[in-house]
Amino acid sequence: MKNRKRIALSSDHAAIDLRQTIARYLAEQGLEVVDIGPTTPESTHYPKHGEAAARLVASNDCQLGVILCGTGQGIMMAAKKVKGIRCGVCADAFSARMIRQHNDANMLALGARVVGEGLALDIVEAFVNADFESGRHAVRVEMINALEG
Ligand SMILES: O=C(CO)[C@H](O)[C@H](O)COP(=O)(O)O
Repeated sequence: MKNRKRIALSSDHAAIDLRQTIARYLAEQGLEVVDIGPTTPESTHYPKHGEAAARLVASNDCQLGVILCGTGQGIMMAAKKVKGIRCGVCADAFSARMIRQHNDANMLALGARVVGEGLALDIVEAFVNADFESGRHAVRVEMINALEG
């Protein structure tokens, strides 16, 4: 695993265990992890956790982010409201690699009620190890960015 990225992590209550497993896994790979919680199991609201991680990525304090909720969908929707965030929900490693290589995604969303631990770690590994290919994809990503106004 390439060791040059700082990774922001957050979740809601539905994904605390999986998020902590991912945090340990990334740290074991030598990556710097900024895990902003939550750490307690009380019911909470995924938009604020998605936004908090997205702000770390948008400010380049972290280069990538991994965010989780029950499905990954709600926290992804919240994160994408932050300018500069390109985030996809993935339930397979191929898509996770491609959103880096073709879409220059800077955040990955996972559903803890959708994927098991082994698959989730495969997805995260694919995401953090892939790089944007630029070339023909760069103009398309610029078109996405231009939609932000
Ligand atoms: O997946 C999610 C958002 O997309 C949330 O994790 C889910 O809606 C939380 O549900 P509950 O409050 O019933 O635990």
